[in-house]
Amino acid sequence: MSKKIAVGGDHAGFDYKVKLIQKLESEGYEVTDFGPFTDDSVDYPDHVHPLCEAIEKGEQEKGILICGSGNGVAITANKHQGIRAALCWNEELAALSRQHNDANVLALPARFVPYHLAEDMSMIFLETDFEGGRHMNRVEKIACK
Ligand SMILES: O=C(CO)[C@H](O)[C@H](O)[C@H](O)COP(=O)(O)O
Repeated sequence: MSKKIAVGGDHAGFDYKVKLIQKLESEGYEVTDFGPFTDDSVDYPDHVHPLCEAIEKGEQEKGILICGSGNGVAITANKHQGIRAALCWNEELAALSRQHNDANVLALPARFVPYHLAEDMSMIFLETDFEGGRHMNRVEKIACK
């Protein structure tokens, strides 16, 4: 499993992103930060689209996107055919997003979960495998023709 990970979001997720990058690098991950790089107000699509394009081009395998509610980054990411972005707010949802949905992007709501939970969800997301089987048939039908 790749130890590369893309991280991004907006100003509302900035503080969590800084802490999470430190955690991921301490765990041996090669992190690519798609910004923002300050907590000045930004428009999340400006950071979400490049991260998703990198995944679609095969430059990255998975991404973690952090904004205030998680909805903005998830809605934006899921506009990309090659992206399966899951908005998660507890550990079980983070695991299921990988096990059942083969999610390649985790969307985190920084204004609605404590940082330790965001970190725990991120590690679960990165360390949980897709179960395949019956789920593969469903995942293959997600992309609109
Ligand atoms: O997309 C969002 C709302 O669903 C994100 O939570 C943004 O972080 C949020 O909209 C930012 O709000 P702000 O008032 O501009 O800080």
